[in-house]
Amino acid sequence: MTELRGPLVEVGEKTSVSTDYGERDLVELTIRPDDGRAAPVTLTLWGKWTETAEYTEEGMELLAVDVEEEEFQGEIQYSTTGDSRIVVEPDYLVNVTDVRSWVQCPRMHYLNKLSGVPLNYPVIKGTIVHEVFSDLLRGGDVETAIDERVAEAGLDLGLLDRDADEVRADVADHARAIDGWLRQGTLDGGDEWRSERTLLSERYGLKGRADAVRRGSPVELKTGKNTNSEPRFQDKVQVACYALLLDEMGEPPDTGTLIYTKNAALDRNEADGDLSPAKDFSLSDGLLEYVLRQRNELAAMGVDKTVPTGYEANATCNYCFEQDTCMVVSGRLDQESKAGGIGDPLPSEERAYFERFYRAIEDERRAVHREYAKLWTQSAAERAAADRALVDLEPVGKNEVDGRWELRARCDDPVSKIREGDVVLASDGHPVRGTAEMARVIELGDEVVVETDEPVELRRLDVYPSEMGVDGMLTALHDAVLAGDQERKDVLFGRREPEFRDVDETFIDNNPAQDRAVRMAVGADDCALIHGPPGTGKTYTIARAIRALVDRGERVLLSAFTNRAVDNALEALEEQGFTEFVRVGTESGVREDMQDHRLESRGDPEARARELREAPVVAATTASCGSRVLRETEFDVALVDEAGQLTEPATLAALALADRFVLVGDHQQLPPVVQSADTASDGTSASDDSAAARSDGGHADVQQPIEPSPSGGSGRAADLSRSLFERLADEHPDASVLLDTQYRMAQRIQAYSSQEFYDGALRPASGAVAAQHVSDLSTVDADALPDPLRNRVAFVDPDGTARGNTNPAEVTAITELVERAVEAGVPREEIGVIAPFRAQAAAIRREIPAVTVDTVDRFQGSAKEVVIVSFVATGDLDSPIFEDHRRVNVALTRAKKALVLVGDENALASDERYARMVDWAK
Ligand SMILES: Nc1ncnc2c1ncn2[C@@H]1O[C@H](COP(=O)(O)OP(=O)(O)OP(=O)(O)O)[C@@H](O)[C@H]1O
Repeated sequence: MTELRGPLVEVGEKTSVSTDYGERDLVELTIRPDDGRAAPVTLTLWGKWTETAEYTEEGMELLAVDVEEEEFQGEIQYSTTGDSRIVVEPDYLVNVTDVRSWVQCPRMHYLNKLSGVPLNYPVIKGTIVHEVFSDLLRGGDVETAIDERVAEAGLDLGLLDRDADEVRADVADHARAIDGWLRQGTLDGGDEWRSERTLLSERYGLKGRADAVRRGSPVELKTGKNTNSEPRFQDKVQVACYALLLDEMGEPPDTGTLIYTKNAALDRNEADGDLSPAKDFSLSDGLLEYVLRQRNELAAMGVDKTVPTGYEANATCNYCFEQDTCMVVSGRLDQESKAGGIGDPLPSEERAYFERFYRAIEDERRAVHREYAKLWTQSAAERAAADRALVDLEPVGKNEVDGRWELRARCDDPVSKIREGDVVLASDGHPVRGTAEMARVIELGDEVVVETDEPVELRRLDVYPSEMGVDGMLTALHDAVLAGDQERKDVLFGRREPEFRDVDETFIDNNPAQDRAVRMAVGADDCALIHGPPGTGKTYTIARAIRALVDRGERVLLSAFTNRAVDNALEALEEQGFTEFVRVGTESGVREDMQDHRLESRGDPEARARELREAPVVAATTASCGSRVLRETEFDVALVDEAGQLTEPATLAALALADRFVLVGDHQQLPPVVQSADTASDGTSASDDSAAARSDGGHADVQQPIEPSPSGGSGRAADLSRSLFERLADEHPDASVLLDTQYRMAQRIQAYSSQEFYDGALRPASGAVAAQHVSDLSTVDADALPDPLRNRVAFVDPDGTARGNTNPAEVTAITELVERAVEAGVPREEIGVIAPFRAQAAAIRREIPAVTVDTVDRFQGSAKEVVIVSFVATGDLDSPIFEDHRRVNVALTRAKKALVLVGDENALASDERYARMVDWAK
């Protein structure tokens, strides 16, 4: 038996032939094995596997496991047998829950993707019961587990107007039954239970989290009732997927179990049927192959396919939670659906918009999936080199704390994208082939500490990609376009010019542009755009605008791409004496000084919900705006900072929650991070530093960084690369105000940026700002300063040669310059070095400890007294920093008093824009 893997070259038609076993279907495929390197061969699919031909096409990747090889007329041919399995696009990891919903109702699968998980009681109760189940499996006490888990859900329950006592009683019915069975051994298995297991399959392209595994067999908990002796079909499908996942780990189970907890609460005298809660069923090959084929269809399904209507499956709409959403989507998109439709069809421009972004977002999803595949296609060393893993950890201890495990390991080189608070994969050496657990990073340093549900030998940590970002964009698209109010969308769709009421009040008396910005924010009937170049007081203006809005009785949502920007704006509010805000975010995402304002989800439901509903200002990242909690809240105005870095759908997540909006940003600085558009092919570029880097450590609720795809910039990706801020600023210049006075840079430093990016409009706030010089720093001995620092801007050409992503001569020149600057009295913490590649940044960092050395993405939003930029490139300008001029704008505007450019003059002079830069700097 053989395994074949490679791209499909041709997909034949289904035919039937008479065989010894009767009439049988077959399809011939042509595939290039050995990942496309070998000559094409024919693979004949027999029986049910012929379905594969219905959804596959040329170019798709196919894996055929255990196929038979035979020689036919001098040619080697392959065919499926009873043991074979076919996997379409194996690198695309399909979620187990998606296979389940696809089988249950294809339309529900589509809706779930589109509209996110809404806040409703059955879902929340189900989550609580599952958590209690896990606690019990880990040996917890039932009453404590119920109290704890209900308390944790306080905010959700409060928003649903539920009373904690009632919920406890409700959950207790389920939980006590589970506890009873566990004690009596009804669910026998003794100590061989494992709760919540994250499973990834490289072979079958599946991922999921099993509720429990008992003696190697998957167990799934359902909070509903089922009085038939057999489990429900879709539930079996889900369990069968987990079985495939376990199969790959060398533990092929033959039975699956479903536990219907509600059965325990039914009265024997009144209910008919089989009231036993736990139902075992046999995992036949036929079932496993069926679920694999469903999985294949999902993996192959392009987004251009028509939207499922619900008639395809024998779905029953009556009890479906998704019925309302289903009808709204049908009505708005003018689709057929079994449940019927609500609302008028969207105007054509909105529909075109919806479809364009839907596809662009699905392309992003594909890019995330390519990142999952790297967990096994890249070696440990490659993952480490791309900063996506910490490898060669030395386990030093583990403790059980409250039913969870704290694992510790020694780590020689804790440098990677992984940050404290992140959820990562912890493994005993390989994240897929070894034993792996989801882990939260508690501490990163020479010793790494993580927390997991189950213990694992801690030898490696991997960045775990997340689809949360794409899911969030789809939800926002749904909320804003399909569910959103018509009038609110007029400006978004160019049907009306934004309108403003007159506001006769002076808010900021020393800066007319800022004052005008606040007046526009306050007077906007629809939207206002505040364009703030570097150091022009965006944050200050935002705080002032929020206060002015609150004074007028408006409820404000403050949002931004990164946690850092959200917390900075709150800090500015505090400085201006305003503290009536609530911060929504994870504990690790929110900065220390804002923790007191953080909305706890734990606690009394009514109190928690009131805090959120009544706060005049609520602050959260745009990623959190798509959470089910914030989607339950409403605002008069959404004010969004860093709007130039947000994709249009990501911006919509905040706008969908409010009547009006104010966007603040600068489209001449870093654009949105779009994975599917990125053309750079090496994982060490600056551009792939992206989302996590910019979110400043608090990106537990922001999508994880992923590597650029090789697909090249597509038109769809281009839609995402342009922020809504930029689009509206172009379409409605009258709704936009430019903050033109900067408080950061010496005049000499701002000159180039002002000319190149802001039509020369930028001016220093005062003579003191304009004339500042390094020698103004009290610790500096002016006579001891190295030459380049005597001027405010200097250019140094160390005559180096780029070697890959580093330039050793630039490393040496910069090291020397920094050392001499420090000797002359410049504090190390006031020096910043910016490099286009992580490799160059790492090389410099090794030479000059205690100085911030980073890529442009990590520097956006911060400033230093002295900044040195290393350009690396020699010969040509093939480097990510030059792919987008805006990256250079960010690099050149971080310095306050002195800016030194270190690069190859000839290479830079090959591009007009950089030739002007060199002329200016010299
Ligand atoms: N109208 C003003 N009067 C006095 N100081 C101001 C004014 N506006 C801004 N500043 C000061 O200028 C500095 C920069 O302002 P702020 O931090 O708001 O800039 P920013 O535009 O948010 O910066 P970035 O480019 O980093 O986003 C701060 O120290 C702030 O207090």
